[in-house]
Amino acid sequence: MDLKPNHTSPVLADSAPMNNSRLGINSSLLPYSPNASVFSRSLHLPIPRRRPGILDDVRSSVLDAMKASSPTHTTLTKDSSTELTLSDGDIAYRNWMIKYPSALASFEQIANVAKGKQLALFLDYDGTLSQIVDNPDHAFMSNAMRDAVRNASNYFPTAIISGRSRDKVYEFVGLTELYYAGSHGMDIMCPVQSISNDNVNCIRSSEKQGKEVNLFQPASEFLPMIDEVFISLVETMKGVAGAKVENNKFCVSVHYRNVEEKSWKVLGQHVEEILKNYPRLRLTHGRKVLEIRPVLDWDKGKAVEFLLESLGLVDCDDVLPIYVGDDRTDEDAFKVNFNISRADC
Ligand SMILES: O=P(O)(O)OC[C@H]1O[C@H](O[C@H]2O[C@H](CO)[C@@H](O)[C@H](O)[C@H]2O)[C@H](O)[C@@H](O)[C@@H]1O
Repeated sequence: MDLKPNHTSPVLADSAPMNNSRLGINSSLLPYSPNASVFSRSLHLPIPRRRPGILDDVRSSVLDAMKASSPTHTTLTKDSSTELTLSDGDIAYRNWMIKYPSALASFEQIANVAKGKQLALFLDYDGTLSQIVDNPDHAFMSNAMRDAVRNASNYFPTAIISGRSRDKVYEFVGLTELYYAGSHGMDIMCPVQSISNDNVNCIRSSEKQGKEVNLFQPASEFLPMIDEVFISLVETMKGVAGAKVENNKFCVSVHYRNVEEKSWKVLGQHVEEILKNYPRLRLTHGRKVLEIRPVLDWDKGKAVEFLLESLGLVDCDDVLPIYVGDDRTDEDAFKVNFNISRADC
């Protein structure tokens, strides 16, 4: 695919929720990759981080999608004296692991593929750089992980692509040498080079260290709407014990990780009720979280394309983008088919 990021914002239909959380390095070049025909240039090899539930299929209702991240338990009788308890999630996880083996098992092969290539590293935050924890405000990154990311950025351009607000994820990561895309790619801070100034969604700004940067915010017109919805949700969720509403600037997260399952239905109904008044917003599903975001044809995949372009890495044959992520929204980046080639590179 030619890297021609579409910086306008066509409307799209919501995709089916998919709760296969995974950590992936894209690779068409590795064994067992089910996506070999799709990913021509980037490395893709999913590593599961969370057990996929058996309900990882198209969901027709919000409640079904919410339940998909909480599989029921099954007891299997191993023999007459021992009972082996495996949840449906365990079984699904084992099968999934067979289909998507660990990238670490193919490390040498990845290194061979990367030889002589200019790498560009894209990292998701929650569940990838940090552990999944009950309180989203406490999803801190370990110092060891921070050192590893800093080290990587010494060798190749490294960007964080998160569903969080850009400020929040920067606060967690705290490395000035990286590029950051928050709100599922709807808020990108990137170098000034290569970005055309006539793009209405791109404004010149300066980052915390005073360096000149470009800010790309394709959903800026939605800001008042998102704030309004955030306020309504905070008010409504006061009636649902354990629910937490998080403002991610261009999107809003409604967390139900700490909500009793019997209240999930009512939580989902509240969200749907509010969304009825906002046809330009849509609902997507993450890990025990409902996410409200603008109906824009923009996602983490588009953000990766945009960053590659702004880093001047789209026209070279020897560029190898690597994306590591664990969630449904990261699949949008896995799906990007980079055909980065031009004869004069
Ligand atoms: O794109 P990401 O960086 O992976 O962000 C996706 C969402 O991550 C956060 O929620 C998830 O992690 C929390 C902390 O471990 C956990 O409590 C929650 O259940 C998970 O869904 C973040 O809070 C969301 O706003 C992000 O959209």
